[in-house]
Amino acid sequence: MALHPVPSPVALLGGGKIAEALIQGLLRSGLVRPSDVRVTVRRSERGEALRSRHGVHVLMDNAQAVRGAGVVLLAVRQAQLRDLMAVISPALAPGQTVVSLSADVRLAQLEAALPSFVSVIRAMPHTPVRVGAGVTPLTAGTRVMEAAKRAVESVFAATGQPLWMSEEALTVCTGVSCTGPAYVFRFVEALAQAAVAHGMDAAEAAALAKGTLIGAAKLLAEPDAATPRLIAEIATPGGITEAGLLAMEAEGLPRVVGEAVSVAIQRTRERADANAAAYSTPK
Ligand SMILES: NC(=O)C1=CN([C@@H]2O[C@H](COP(=O)(O)OP(=O)(O)OC[C@H]3O[C@@H](n4cnc5c(N)ncnc54)[C@H](O)[C@@H]3O)[C@@H](O)[C@H]2O)C=CC1
Ligand SMILES: O=C(O)[C@@H]1CCC=N1
Repeated sequence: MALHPVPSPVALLGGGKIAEALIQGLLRSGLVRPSDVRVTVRRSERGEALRSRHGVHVLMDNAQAVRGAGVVLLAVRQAQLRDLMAVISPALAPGQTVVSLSADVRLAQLEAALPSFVSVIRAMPHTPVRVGAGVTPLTAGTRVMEAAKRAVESVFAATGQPLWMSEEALTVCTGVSCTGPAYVFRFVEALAQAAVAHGMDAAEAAALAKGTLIGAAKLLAEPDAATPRLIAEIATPGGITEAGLLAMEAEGLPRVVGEAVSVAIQRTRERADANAAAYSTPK
């Protein structure tokens, strides 16, 4: 995808883990300078850490941070989101774009909580945005202007690949791509644990498992990579890889992965329902 200029400044409200990953990805892209980024924090030590690591503008006033922002990203947890939207609403101007990164507050609640003159979009990034390798699902609210879509696309193109989809599909992504890096890291740990169980030194096992994932990911990143071919290159018919793969199937790897994905999606839906009910009662 062609990279478009990212509207400046980018305001990230809530300087936590995903906000920092996005800051790193944006700066790494070269399309955004530290002076183009505003990030808000609750604790001054956290602000100092973000300022010294990335050189970005740190603020403690969310309303001030959104004034004149090219795009506003809401990066607080669900418990703080409603209050945050109430604080910034009077400071937002017509034509501004607000993107919620929350996994568990739906567009209907976001649009009801924000002024009708702003474009509201949901994004569901994951931590690979930090290295410009994120795949970020996006879903647009009911009153989103074309310019707002392009602006948000530019943010997530600078940190990887944006993908537009329905809100229901984005909910599925919470259990797949958003959580997925954690599942893959857990698999790497399990591979290392298995090596240790066979007598390997723990540090050696960790390096071996990590190197295996990185090497495999690089093969997967090659043009035209397809998993059946990549597997067939390793698994000689009747050989040792095939024996390992058969054991994985027999032990229910697809069932285990499927269960993790289903439970995560279910948790997202339950929390979104609870938030919808809470937002329907006045504060
Ligand atoms: N961590 C991840 O991989 C992903 C997280 N998300 C979503 O992003 C949001 C944030 O998640 P994390 O970064 O993981 O959580 P986090 O807890 O690391 O970050 C939230 C930050 O917001 C700050 N904060 C809270 N209220 C504030 C306020 N009024 N003003 C300024 N700062 C405030 C907190 O001090 C904290 O540093 C959540 O809604 C989560 O669902 C979405 C995709 C991936
Ligand atoms: O685990 C969580 O609840 C958050 C939302 C998606 C990723 N991290």
